[in-house]
Amino acid sequence: MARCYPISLVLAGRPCLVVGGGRVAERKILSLLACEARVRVVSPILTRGLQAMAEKGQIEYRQGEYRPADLEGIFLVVAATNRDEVNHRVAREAMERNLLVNVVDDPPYGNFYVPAVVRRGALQIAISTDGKSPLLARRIKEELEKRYGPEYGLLADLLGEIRADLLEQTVDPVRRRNVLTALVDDQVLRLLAAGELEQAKERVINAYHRGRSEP
Ligand SMILES: C[C@@]1(CC(=O)O)c2cc3[nH]c(cc4nc(cc5[nH]c(cc(n2)[C@H]1CCC(=O)O)[C@@](C)(CC(=O)O)[C@@H]5CCC(=O)O)C(CC(=O)O)=C4CCC(=O)O)c(CCC(=O)O)c3CC(=O)O
Ligand SMILES: NC(=O)C1=CN([C@@H]2O[C@H](COP(=O)(O)OP(=O)(O)OC[C@H]3O[C@@H](n4cnc5c(N)ncnc54)[C@H](O)[C@@H]3O)[C@@H](O)[C@H]2O)C=CC1
Repeated sequence: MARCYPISLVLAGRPCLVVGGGRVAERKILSLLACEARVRVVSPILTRGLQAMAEKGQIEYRQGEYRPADLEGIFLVVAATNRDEVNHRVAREAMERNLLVNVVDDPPYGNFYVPAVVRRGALQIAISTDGKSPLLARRIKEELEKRYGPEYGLLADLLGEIRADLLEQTVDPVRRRNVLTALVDDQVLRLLAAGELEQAKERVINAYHRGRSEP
């Protein structure tokens, strides 16, 4: 595949189809549900986990083999069966309809890969090797998980609130930019790395008030 263009896709409420109901399908479905996608699954059988989700109405399930009509009204597709020829067909028919499609066992057939992700609230760090080594992506993710703890999610949320406030109140773009830059200085990051969340927050809030009240 050519060099990939990374994006953060909003899936809330969007119909997404997963073809196949095995272990890999289950992992992909969990990450789709975490983004509030509307998930439909088509497969002759489901893992126990997926069965439970279907019974609770968290996912829509059609028991059976894939057929092209399954793509109707769909925004994004994951071809996750254990049969190459089925996955290839799903990819081809999805691409004919200009859909987003991920193929779990033969990446170049689809048009997107799923990266490994470190999630910290609104902050997400995605690692992709353009399909070359999922295991390397996973290893790097594990390193980053140690380096960027849950406090970064809290910081991202706090900065989001402050920024929204600033965008509403400060018209001068240069001034706005200066305040935003002052919020995330080295000291704030050092405090966070040391687990001093409260002190880091205080520093951010002080920098904000100082920046806003300066002439
Ligand atoms: C191309 C891609 C397609 C896609 O988008 O699915 C793909 C393809 C394949 N994966 C395979 C195997 C494994 N995949 C993992 C794990 C993950 N795989 C993920 C993504 C991707 N995997 C996409 C590329 C991402 C990139 O650009 O780097 C992660 C990051 C995200 C996720 O899937 O949610 C998730 C990390 C989970 C986490 O966050 O920890 C592990 C390790 C493990 O399970 O621990 C193994 C076993 C070790 C190994 O083989 O390396 C095989 C061979 C299958 C076989 O042997 O039959 C293929 C097929 C092939 O490459 O041909
Ligand atoms: N992308 C990734 O991260 C990884 C990909 N893989 C690859 O993913 C594939 C799937 O792996 P698993 O989930 O472990 O396999 P699995 O054997 O557990 O599940 C396969 C599923 O596909 C369904 N299926 C078969 N034919 C179908 C059809 N015509 N229509 C609809 N559903 C159909 C089966 O009912 C079953 O639910 C394998 O080819 C494997 O090589 C494996 C590990 C990681």
